[in-house]
Amino acid sequence: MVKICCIGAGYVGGPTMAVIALKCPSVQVAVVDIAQKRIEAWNSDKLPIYEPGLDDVVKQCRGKNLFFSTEVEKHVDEADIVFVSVNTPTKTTGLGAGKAADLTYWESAARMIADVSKSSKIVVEKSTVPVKTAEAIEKILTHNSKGIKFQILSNPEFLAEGTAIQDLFNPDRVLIGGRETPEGQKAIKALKDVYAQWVPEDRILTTNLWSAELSKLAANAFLAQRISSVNAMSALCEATGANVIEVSYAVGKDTRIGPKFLNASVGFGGSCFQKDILNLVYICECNGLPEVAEYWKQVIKINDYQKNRFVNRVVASMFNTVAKKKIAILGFAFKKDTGDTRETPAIDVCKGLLGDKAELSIYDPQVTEDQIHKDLALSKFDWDHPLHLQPMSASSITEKQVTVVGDAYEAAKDAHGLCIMTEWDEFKTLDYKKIFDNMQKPAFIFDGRNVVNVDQLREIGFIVFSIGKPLDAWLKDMPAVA
Ligand SMILES: NC(=O)C1=CN([C@@H]2O[C@H](COP(=O)(O)OP(=O)(O)OC[C@H]3O[C@@H](n4cnc5c(N)ncnc54)[C@H](O)[C@@H]3O)[C@@H](O)[C@H]2O)C=CC1
Ligand SMILES: O=C(O)[C@H]1O[C@H](OP(=O)(O)OP(=O)(O)OC[C@H]2O[C@@H](n3ccc(=O)[nH]c3=O)[C@H](O)[C@@H]2O)[C@H](O)[C@@H](O)[C@@H]1O
Repeated sequence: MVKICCIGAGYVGGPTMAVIALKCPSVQVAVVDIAQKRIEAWNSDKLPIYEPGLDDVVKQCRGKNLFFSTEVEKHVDEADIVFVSVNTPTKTTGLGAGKAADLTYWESAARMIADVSKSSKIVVEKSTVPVKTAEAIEKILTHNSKGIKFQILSNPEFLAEGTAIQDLFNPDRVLIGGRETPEGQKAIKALKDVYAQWVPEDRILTTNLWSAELSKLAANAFLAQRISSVNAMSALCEATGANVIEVSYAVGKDTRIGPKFLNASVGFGGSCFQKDILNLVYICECNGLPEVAEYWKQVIKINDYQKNRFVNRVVASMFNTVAKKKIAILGFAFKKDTGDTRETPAIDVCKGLLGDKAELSIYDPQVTEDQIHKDLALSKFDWDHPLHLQPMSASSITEKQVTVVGDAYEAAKDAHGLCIMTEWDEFKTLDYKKIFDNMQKPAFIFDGRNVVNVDQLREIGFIVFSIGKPLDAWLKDMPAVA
């Protein structure tokens, strides 16, 4: 029986290994982590992450060929294939601070593998890492290995949160990079055999190590670039009276461009786009390619611009001040169908409004009160470390100015304005007449996700701002400078 161990029971390690266990009953899978609470949650009825379809997959395999454990060293030693899916945050201090990937957790996992292994293993990079990381990992493993042979593979993950199970069941492609030696090719085949149990052969791509590592960064950069492109257009739409929904539909009809990933928004969030592009920028700079670095940096700059622009719209529309005004925030997760708040644009928007002394009432169907307070208190990039290394409690400032409530109507009661930060389906079907009746007047809605029907809301009496749509006369009179 092939034994797999995955180091890192997070958003990638947990779902990916659960699906491997489900699709490969003859493979034994152990997912290990240093965060005891996370492992306890994986072994309980309330999994540590919300992901549609995940509960069902875990229930089918847990205790049979899928195990969650804190016995990291034991399971690593027993495994034939070790996936490493640990955090790869952006460095906050030292060389490359604010851009380069911090490989502390990766390096400590590699050193541990070398220390505890008593038999040869395939070590798989599942985390997103800078191109050439495999070379560094190889050095760590071979220098400490006491003669044991390790083959390094790069097998980046392309799942998106909210659709992780679907993406894993039916991936566009699985990418495996390895050394071009006979041993490297043998290792590639061993991993390919695992995926081939449910993924059609023509979707399993094999490349050299560096192509696989770079393809992951490139894919995320291309995806984020599309969003920044459409978001840049959204600003021009507002200035000219064009409608970004119509523009992106027309543009996406060109089969060379395609219709997906062209939704204008308050900005992209999530744990990876920003981190991976910053990392790409740093790699370009280190390779003497400042023009290429500058090109990709612009994707991040437009994203920051879009979030600032949104805050400025809110403040400018409400007579240039939101001090002591109640603002309802609907949605805090970085996208719908996840409870994940890492780099959610809601954090920047809330911080911007808090900076202008607003009082916020926040509702999200999947994010806990504690998480929201923590997110608003954390410094940039601090969130991307194992849970036990993150600051424990929220600052008192956010607790005074922020309340977290249990539904959208409560959030909006007596509010001056309402901001939609996440495209949760339930926000499309709220009783906006009831909300309007209970709000201060004039009542404002700022839709950061283009989910509401602008005409209907204007008929009710709201002043509405919706990203990239023709502006209300009110907003034209109150211009916002980003
Ligand atoms: N979240 C996503 O949708 C995707 C993430 N990725 C990449 O996958 C990697 C992991 O991301 P997530 O799963 O989101 O992170 P996560 O933070 O949810 O999970 C990482 C886990 O690794 C554990 N860990 C850290 N160091 C450890 C060590 N030495 N030994 C044992 N456990 C250790 C942490 O406690 C944590 O539970 C990152 O490189 C990310 O860029 C790639 C594709 C999608
Ligand atoms: O490396 C990763 O972590 C993953 O990053 C993204 O997945 P994810 O961040 O989970 O979610 P996306 O669906 O890509 O959304 C990212 C952000 O972009 C926003 N977005 C997305 C699409 C769009 O048209 N407009 C838009 O604003 C979303 O609301 C969200 O805030 C990629 O889609 C995955 O392929 C990749 O594996």
